[in-house]
Order: sequence, then structure tokens, then C-alpha cells
Amino acid sequence: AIPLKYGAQYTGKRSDEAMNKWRSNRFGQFIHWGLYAIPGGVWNGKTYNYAAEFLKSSAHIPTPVWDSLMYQFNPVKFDAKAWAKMAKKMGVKYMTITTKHHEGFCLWPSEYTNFTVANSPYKKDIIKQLVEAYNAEGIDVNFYYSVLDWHHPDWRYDIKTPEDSVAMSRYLTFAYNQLKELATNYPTVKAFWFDGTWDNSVKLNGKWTYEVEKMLKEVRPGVIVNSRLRADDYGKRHKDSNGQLMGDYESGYERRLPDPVTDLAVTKWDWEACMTIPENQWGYHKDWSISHVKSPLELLEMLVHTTSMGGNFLLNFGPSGEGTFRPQELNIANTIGAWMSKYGNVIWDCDYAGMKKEDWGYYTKKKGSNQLNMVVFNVPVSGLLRVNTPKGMILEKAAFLDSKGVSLKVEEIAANQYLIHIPVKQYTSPQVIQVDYREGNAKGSYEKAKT
Ligand SMILES: COc1ccc([C@H]2[C@H](O)[C@H](O)[C@H](C)N2C)cc1
Repeated sequence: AIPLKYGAQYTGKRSDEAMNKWRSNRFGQFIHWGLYAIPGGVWNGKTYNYAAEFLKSSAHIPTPVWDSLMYQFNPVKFDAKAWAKMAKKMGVKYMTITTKHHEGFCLWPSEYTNFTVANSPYKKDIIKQLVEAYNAEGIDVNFYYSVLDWHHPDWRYDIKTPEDSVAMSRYLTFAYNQLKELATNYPTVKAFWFDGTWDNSVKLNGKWTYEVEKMLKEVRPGVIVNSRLRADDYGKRHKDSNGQLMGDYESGYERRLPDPVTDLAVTKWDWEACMTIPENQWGYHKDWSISHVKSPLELLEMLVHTTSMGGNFLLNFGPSGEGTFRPQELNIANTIGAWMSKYGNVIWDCDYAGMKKEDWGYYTKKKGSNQLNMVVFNVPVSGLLRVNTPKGMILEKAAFLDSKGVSLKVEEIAANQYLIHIPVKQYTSPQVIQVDYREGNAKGSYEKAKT
């Protein structure tokens, strides 16, 4: 192994209480909110189709012009309690809020810059209100923080001169202080979601990323940081020069999911996928007709897919400049919430089942139980759900979670090969089948025929 000072600090999955809770949460709400929500992807009457939180660069807006949006930030309809109630109904167990996105505007009254809500017409601390409202609903709150900062004069994309180096180290001290401020002033924060760390200026500062992780865990023991914060001694990101995952979970799946057959390696570590409702809008965009908008059932399948591979699913909402969600977002929250109110137990505290992926859908398994869940999205025209079990696992019975008393026919067709018979009819939402099994070696009927 290559000797590293700023590489992975440990290997394997953390098994402490804080990480177990993070893992059991499984379903989270991402919220992207900032000055970009005011123009919403439209500038001087022109609509820019690229991600709305990047409008400053898409429309080549000078920093002073963009920054003056601060004087318009006044979300009069913002109601943290209402947002938290919507999230609770949706069935999320955690929420990740952009404390500061690439634009550099802070949703909390940071003492290290004037570019915050405190100097906007709104004035009040948005982070404090969200933390209190979501925690009151039993939802953990995590902080997204962008290291990349378009506003701060000392930010550098690369270090080409001694001046760059001096400026960037001033910037990194600023960012370090802001992060310590967040971890200190909002003591219930459970995790930090770092972004904006792909530039050379950060990759050359692996030591700083190591020190941030160390500081956050000293200030807030148990706190969790994503792999995206970290660069090692040689600027390697996410995984260090020895291929070891840095931070506490892998945060590389952005608007895409690992393949349930070819990417099974992800089941060896903790990971999270983050997802937008439109094709590619994290911040509020005025016009959602410019791309596909994912339906509740599309997103629900992604949540189940993620849980089936032992990952967390972070679904993004982009509130408007006034602090409201759009009808599509409310519909998604209600529809997924309705399903979660009935079947959330096949998501929360569930993990990869170690079963072979089948066409009809996904398996999940409740931690520490012998309870295997089958979430069926694609009912075969045959009505026969194939189940291949690992050696030593014998299926005993199966029933729809909705009608536990009615056992489904489980046909053993060969060693560790079964067919579960279900009615062929129009299903309008994913069906959940619970399977009980026991340890033992298969003695299928096929064997009797031989002897
Ligand atoms: C250049 O490609 C990028 C850069 C940053 C992003 C940001 C988005 O604004 C959002 O915050 C997402 C989580 N992040 C990766 C997305 C694409």
C-alpha cells in the first residue's frame, strides 16, 4: 500500500449508533434553496435550459449583479413547519439542506461573511427554522456545503501563482470557520454533504479536507461526512490512492443508480444516490416543460432499487423564491408518502438481501431478521415470479403484505429454485410480498423422482 497521511481514516462500514441510524434512514429529502430560486432559470426574458442553480454561469452574469439578488431574497410564503410536515408525510427520515451553494449565499447568519440571509429583506435564520421544524417531526437534518464559492474573492479554481496559494489558503480558513460554525451552532446536525470539490485548488489541499473531517468529528462526535469532501495526499478523490473509500459513505451517484447486476460492489460500503425530479434541475426553475419530469412511480422504483442495493436515496426539491413547492412536488410527496405509510417497513432499516436480481423487481431485507421482502414492479404475463435462493436457504411461505393470511403458492422446481404464483391483473402500484424462509439444504420434489 502507498503510505498516506490524508487518505481513508478507516476501512469497512462504520457500525456505531450514529451511522446505523444514518443507514436505517434510507430515504431523504434534498432541498436546494438560494438566490438562484428568484430568477428560476430566466434572465432578461430569456429561459436557460441548463440547471437553474447554474444560471449565473449559463447567462454570464457578473458577480456583483448576481449578488445583488440578496436584496430581493424575501420568501414571504416560507413555512418551515409546513415543509417538515410534507416531508414527514412523504416518509423521509432525513433532510439535507443547502446551507451554501456555489453562489456563496448563506442561509444562516454566518459571522464570517455579509453574504447571508441576515443582510436580506428576510433577515431570519432559515437553517435554524428548518433544523427545529424537521427535528420536531423526528427527521434528521444534514447540511450540504459547497466548497466552491463564486462570491468569495479568495476562492481559486487552480493554484498557478504564489498569490493564488495565499488567497486560496485564506479561503480555506474561511470555509473551515464556517463549517465549525455550522457544526457548533446547530448541534443536532447529523451529516455534512460536501460539494464543489472537483477543482484542482481543492485537490491540491487533501490535508485541508482531512482536517475538516477531523474537526467536524471533534466538534460533533458521530457526525458523518460524504466521500465527496475528500482528497488524499495525491489529490485522489472519493477513494484514496490505495482504493480505500474516504469519508463515511460514497456519494458518487448523482442522477443515476448503480446497476443491480454489474455494480453489486456498492453493497460492500455505505453509499447514497441523489436524484432530481426534472432531468437536471436542483434549484427552482420557472419552466419545467423543458425536460421530462419524473413521475411518483418512477421515483418510487428508484427508492426501492437503491434500498435493494444497501444505499440511501436522497430526492431533491427546489422551492421557489417565495418559499413554495410546485404541484408536481406536492403530488410526489403525497403519492410516495401514501405508499410509504403502508410499505415503509420494506425500506426503513432494510438492506441488500444477497439475492440474485430478478426481472419482476427488487428484494429488500429487514436488518437482523429472516424476513425477505419482494417489491414487484413488473408482473410477468405468466404470473410466475422466479426466486433463486443461495445455498442453504429454503423458502417456506409467501404472502402479499396486504393479505398476510392468504398464502401464495410457492412451487419448488429445483434446488434453490422456486416459482411464486400471483394473479395476473392490472396492478397500479408496486406489490409487496413477504417471504419466510429457513436455513437448510434443498430436498426438492425433483430429488424424490430420482430415488
Ligand atoms: C458541472 O457539473 C455539475 C456541478 C455541480 C453540480 C451540483 C448541482 O448544482 C447540485 O448541487 C448537485 C448535487 N451538485 C453535484 C451538478 C453538476
